[in-house]
Amino acid sequence: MNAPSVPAKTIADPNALPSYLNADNLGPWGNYLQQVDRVAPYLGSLARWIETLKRPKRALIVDVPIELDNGTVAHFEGYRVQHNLSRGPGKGGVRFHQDVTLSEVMALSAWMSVKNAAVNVPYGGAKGGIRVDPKLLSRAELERLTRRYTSEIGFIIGPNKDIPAPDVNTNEQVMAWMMDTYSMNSGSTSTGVVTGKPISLGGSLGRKEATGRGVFVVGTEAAKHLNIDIVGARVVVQGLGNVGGVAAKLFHEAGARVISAQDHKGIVYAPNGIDVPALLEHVSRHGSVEGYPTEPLDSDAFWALECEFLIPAALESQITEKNAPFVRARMVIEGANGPTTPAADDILRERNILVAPDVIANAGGVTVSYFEWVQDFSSFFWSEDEINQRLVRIMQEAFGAVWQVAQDNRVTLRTATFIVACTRILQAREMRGLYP
Ligand SMILES: NC(=O)C1=CN([C@@H]2O[C@H](COP(=O)(O)OP(=O)(O)OC[C@H]3O[C@@H](n4cnc5c(N)ncnc54)[C@H](O)[C@@H]3O)[C@@H](O)[C@H]2O)C=CC1
Ligand SMILES: O=C(O)CCC(=O)C(=O)O
Repeated sequence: MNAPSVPAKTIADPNALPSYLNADNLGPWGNYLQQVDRVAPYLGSLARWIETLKRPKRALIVDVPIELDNGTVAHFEGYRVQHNLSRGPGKGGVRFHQDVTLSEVMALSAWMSVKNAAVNVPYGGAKGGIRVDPKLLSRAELERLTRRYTSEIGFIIGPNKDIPAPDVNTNEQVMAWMMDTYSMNSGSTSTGVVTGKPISLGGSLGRKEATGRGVFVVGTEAAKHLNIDIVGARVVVQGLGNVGGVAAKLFHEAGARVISAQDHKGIVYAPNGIDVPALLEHVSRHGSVEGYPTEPLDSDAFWALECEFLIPAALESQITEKNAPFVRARMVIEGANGPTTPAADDILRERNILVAPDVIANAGGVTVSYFEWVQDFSSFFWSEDEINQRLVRIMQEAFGAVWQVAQDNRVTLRTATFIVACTRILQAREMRGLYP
């Protein structure tokens, strides 16, 4: 007997999004989808490819079991998502955090695709993470976790496939363990498999400071357009880690006044300016700003401080429709990925507060990661001056181009950056074609 024919639409609606990609998901992935929708009218004939941007190419979930120091076995959930590989191998960091989820890593990988295209480094976008609070692990447990995770994702990463790097709660040591594990599994030393490594293992001078330096460069470029003098300008920073700590230090050295800083444990406030080197020294000793002398300030008041530069450099969705109406900054420079929701973007725009978006403002890190990868391939290493000069040039040119697109189209800097980046990604997609 012949099987009854089933209309194709009931088998698979070609336009239906998989459930985990739905914009109704209000987390970072939902925010990213809204940002893509805003760019669609500016893509011309390339808009027919836009679905490419709305789903990751590949998402891997791995179980990462390790033996804890007390002899029990613990299982952690790990991810590596490659959002788009049209312009080159995947590139993006690895985050260790107790709140990491698949949809968060999907969003972070998508923002990497956009960021890499915005500064025109030859990469697609990827990101990884483990759902773990690393502060609860011993160093030996952290090493076992990193090595097992690297082995589990080993078949989709590689110097020409996908190159991880540091992100929240990961650092040079974690990158060294990843490089070593991948190298042992593949049979030869492979320095180009990760960036953000220690200098002694093929890391690049300037990489540790690069993201914060890029935030500073974008801030100073934006300030020129708004006629703001850096000397004496007030800066408010959320997050004093790799990104926020360096950005605060560079603004302080340039003569700005960092008047408040918030991290996961507390808030420091000094209306005349914080002694930033002393604060960073305190943070490196005690793990947070907690205990540093301060005038009192609560979180609502922190976001409402009058300042020239507000720099969110911690986690996603920090500026929302709840606090955006109270922000009194001249501009927001996004050090973190995804710190401002689309609803907050609209409020800030209405209130004439400039937002330099993550996908350009924090691109300094991946730019120097690119330099590191190139140096590893050629085994020829550049001076820190050369690296910083090239970084500043790329950031200034990319920001200048985005500024012009924003003026020409009367759109926000975020939509302008998406126009530049998505055009590059979809042109590559179209030129490559669909079939093997
Ligand atoms: N490390 C890098 O090269 C790059 C990082 N980013 C982004 O920058 C942001 C920060 O990353 P890193 O500085 O590398 O991380 P990190 O781990 O070095 O520092 C994170 C900082 O955020 C603070 N923080 C964490 N949870 C918080 C909370 N609930 N409230 C207030 N502060 C909190 C921590 O106390 C710490 O000061 C992330 O969004 C990351 O994706 C973006 C581009 C490159
Ligand atoms: O340096 C890199 O490869 C990626 C850094 C990163 O994760 C980011 O820009 O969000």
